[in-house]
Amino acid sequence: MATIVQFENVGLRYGSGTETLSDISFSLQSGAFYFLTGASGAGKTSLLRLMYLAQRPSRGIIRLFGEDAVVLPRDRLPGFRRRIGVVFQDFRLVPHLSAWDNIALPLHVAGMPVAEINEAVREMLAWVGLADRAEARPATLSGGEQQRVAIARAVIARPELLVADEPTGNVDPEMADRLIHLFGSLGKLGTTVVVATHDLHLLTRLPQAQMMRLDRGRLHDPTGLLRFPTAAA
Ligand SMILES: Nc1ncnc2c1ncn2[C@@H]1O[C@H](COP(=O)(O)OP(=O)(O)OP(=O)(O)O)[C@@H](O)[C@H]1O
Repeated sequence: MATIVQFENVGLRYGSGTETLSDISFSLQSGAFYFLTGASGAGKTSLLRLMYLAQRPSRGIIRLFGEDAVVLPRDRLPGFRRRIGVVFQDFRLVPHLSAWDNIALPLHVAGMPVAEINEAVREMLAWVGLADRAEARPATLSGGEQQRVAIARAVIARPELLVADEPTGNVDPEMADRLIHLFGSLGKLGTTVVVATHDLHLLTRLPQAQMMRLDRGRLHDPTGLLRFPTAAA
């Protein structure tokens, strides 16, 4: 199994305060599913932002898809980001585009033929239970509906890495189950999935999931499964 994400002794400090994340080391394998848990303020969003290259670490090494992501030249960032699907905590849908067009966006960027895009978007809208809301603009959708559009947009291009920040925070338990199984099924396509959540019930829904827990900026890995072999090992 290939290593998709590798952190080695990563630290993150905002401004001149104490470190928000300290000594973070782990590796994530292709096609595997990880839950990231921890109390509010523990650093989950910060860790995800490092993973999808929205934030540079203050120290340490981050490798993505086998390459050093910290020293990546700026012109290579868009290419890397296209390989990563992100479900943002605040959705970040394009306000003037319909649900359909928001979901289609990554496929247009990838240059997929329109007929294939239409088929994929139709299927994805049905998957997230929004077939009858295709033409709606984000402002006319409920929080839970916007969240489902954001999820559909993040997964439609079958990214190699999917990073989701509280992706079920606005939906009812039945939809949360459905969405988490959609995420779980992405592993079969080779996608590595990382889902940050407060929802302890969700953690019981996917037996194959591995747990990462942040406690005040430090990563706990009681099973040892997230440890990567060191040069000496
Ligand atoms: N851009 C920023 N500048 C300064 N401090 C920040 C910034 N972003 C986050 N922080 C601080 O870093 C700490 C961790 O925040 P983060 O959002 O990563 O936690 P979290 O575990 O995702 O919390 P929640 O579950 O509430 O979303 C908090 O103390 C927060 O105030």
